[in-house]
Amino acid sequence: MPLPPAFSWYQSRLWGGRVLALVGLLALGGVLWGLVQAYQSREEHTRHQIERELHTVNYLQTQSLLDWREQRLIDASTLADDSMFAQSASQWLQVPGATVLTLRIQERLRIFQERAKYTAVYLLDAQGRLWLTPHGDTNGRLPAPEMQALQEALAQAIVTVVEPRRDDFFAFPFLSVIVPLFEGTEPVGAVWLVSDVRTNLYTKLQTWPTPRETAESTLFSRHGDEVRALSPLRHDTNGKSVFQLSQMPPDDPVVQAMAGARGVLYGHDYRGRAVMAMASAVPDSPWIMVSKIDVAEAFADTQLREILALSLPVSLLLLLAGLVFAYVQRRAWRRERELKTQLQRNMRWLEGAQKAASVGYFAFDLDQKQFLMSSMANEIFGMSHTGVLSLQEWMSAIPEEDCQRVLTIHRDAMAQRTPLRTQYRIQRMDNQALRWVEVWGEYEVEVEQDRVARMIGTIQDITERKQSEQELTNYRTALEEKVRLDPMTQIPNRRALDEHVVLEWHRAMRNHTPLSLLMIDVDHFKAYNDHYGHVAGDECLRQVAAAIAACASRAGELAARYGGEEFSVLLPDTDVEQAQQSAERIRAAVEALAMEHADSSVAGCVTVSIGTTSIQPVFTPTPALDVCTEPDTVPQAAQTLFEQADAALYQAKQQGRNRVVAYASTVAQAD
Ligand SMILES: Nc1nc2c(ncn2[C@@H]2O[C@H](COP(=O)(O)OP(=O)(O)OP(=O)(O)O)[C@@H](O)[C@H]2O)c(=O)[nH]1
Repeated sequence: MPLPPAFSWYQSRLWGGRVLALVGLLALGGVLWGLVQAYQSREEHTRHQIERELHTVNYLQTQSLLDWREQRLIDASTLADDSMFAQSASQWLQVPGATVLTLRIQERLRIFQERAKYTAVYLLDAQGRLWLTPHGDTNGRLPAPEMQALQEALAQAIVTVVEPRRDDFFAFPFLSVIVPLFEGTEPVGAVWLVSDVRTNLYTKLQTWPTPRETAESTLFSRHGDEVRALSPLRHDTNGKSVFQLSQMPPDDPVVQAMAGARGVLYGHDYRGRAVMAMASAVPDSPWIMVSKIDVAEAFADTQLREILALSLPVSLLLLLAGLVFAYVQRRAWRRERELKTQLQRNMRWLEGAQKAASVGYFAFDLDQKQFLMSSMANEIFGMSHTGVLSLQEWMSAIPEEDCQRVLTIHRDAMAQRTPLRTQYRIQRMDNQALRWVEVWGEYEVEVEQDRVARMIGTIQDITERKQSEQELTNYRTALEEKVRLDPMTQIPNRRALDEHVVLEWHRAMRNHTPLSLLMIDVDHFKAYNDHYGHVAGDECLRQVAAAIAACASRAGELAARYGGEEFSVLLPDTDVEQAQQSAERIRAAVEALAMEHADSSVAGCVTVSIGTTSIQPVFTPTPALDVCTEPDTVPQAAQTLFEQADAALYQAKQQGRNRVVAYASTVAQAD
């Protein structure tokens, strides 16, 4: 079956929307993939950059340290090569206390100390005993490591360095340079040059070429299981400088460096922070230079840059998504507005049509027991409040005498789930006026729970229609009465008589009762007309008719004008005797009118002759005899009544008029 055009259009739009959404998702995925790739590439690039920075810093720090050391050795070599000073020192050491020589040596030591910026300078003999400083005499002996260096220096005739260390000798960490003094080839003593490494060396290490919060370069050396930090740790507030290797985390870059690792190392430092570090050995020393920086700080800038870099495409994407969303929203909003306008217009039309037809609609909620009413339904009920009508309010609007009937109709329709079609009266709430309404309703069934949930329907004010119908009924009744009334005498006519005969014939047949008929004729009426004129003749007939009708006042009795000056009276449940009596009463009543009839051969007044008959109708299987399909057609059997009464009337005329004659057989069997 071909799809309706609207459905095809909807389907194509649906597919179009799906394809668009798929393309959008793919594009978004591509952009995200590109961003991730770019981010990873940038991160890798930054990593290499920081590694290069660490490498450079470590190299510069090491170089600076070497330069400083080299300078110390050069200075020391200058002193070692000063033979004059060596000679003076030799002489003085042989005879300590010679004042002139003392001053000269002290002056030389002082100049040397100031120029080379040593913390302390001592002249000592070949046995390691301290004798002189630039400022005066001294005593004491070289500490053990320096003593060993002195022996090496004197043995090998070279300047010897003792690496930075701590000792009770000084209150600060120091580096010692032992300068051997020779007179010729004879060792005479040495000069002990002491540098406070805090002011000379550490400052070089603490200087980081780029501004970094967490960066630090530290010199470490290993002694068995011990690792000593030769320079202070930047972030260690406890001043701790000696660590047990076995107690340090294995991924600490210092531990890795002590195990022989060199280059870029990753791990966690003594603070437990993730760091990236560069480890390298300081040439001609047991020192390991470790320069490190926190990973978080190292990549913070990168991340910031990346965020800034990402923010542009993300902002663009968000902007784009926002625009698309705004566009879709705008379309939806416009569509909604269109639909609203359409709906409002349709509602206006509906309201208008309902108003024109006086039709409102409602929904009755069985759970809430209330009606939701349209404005026209409100209007019909004359409600002051709008929208909701409770069950109680609805019931009180129905006249008490109608209420039970209306409720039963509703209940039956709901029980049988059949459409509701009913009419009932309501009393308007505003002016108490009685109005007729017609209600058409359908019961809505909730299939899952198999119960009636609500009734939806229309309500129409049909008061005017009802009034028209009533008027029509009244008119029809009046018309029908008129059709059965003789206009002149104002008593029933022949048609009414025939219908009545049919009814009473069947009733008598059912009840097994006799049925009698009187045929009445005014005597010498032609003569009356001729004598008094037709107008007087009419008036005479009217008075005779009234007199006859007055005598046939029992229930079921009917006096009718049979035609011309002839009248009939039908007497149900009346036997022949009773019929005779009734006929006599009528005859006497007419005579009692005492209307002058000058040309009558019977009496001086108007008289009537009456023929009576009485029949007991019985059922006969011959349909033609007593079955009447046409209500106004006298059954053939009933015709006998008229024939017999007519025959009796004829007899009455023959016998001299102004008399009652019964049909020869008093009880005739209809055959
Ligand atoms: N004024 C008047 N006369 C009528 C009316 N209908 C019938 N007639 C007259 O009634 C008369 C009936 O006359 P007949 O049938 O000859 O009978 P009769 O003169 O009454 O004689 P008997 O019946 O033998 O006594 C006629 O002259 C009719 O014109 C009517 O409505 N008004």
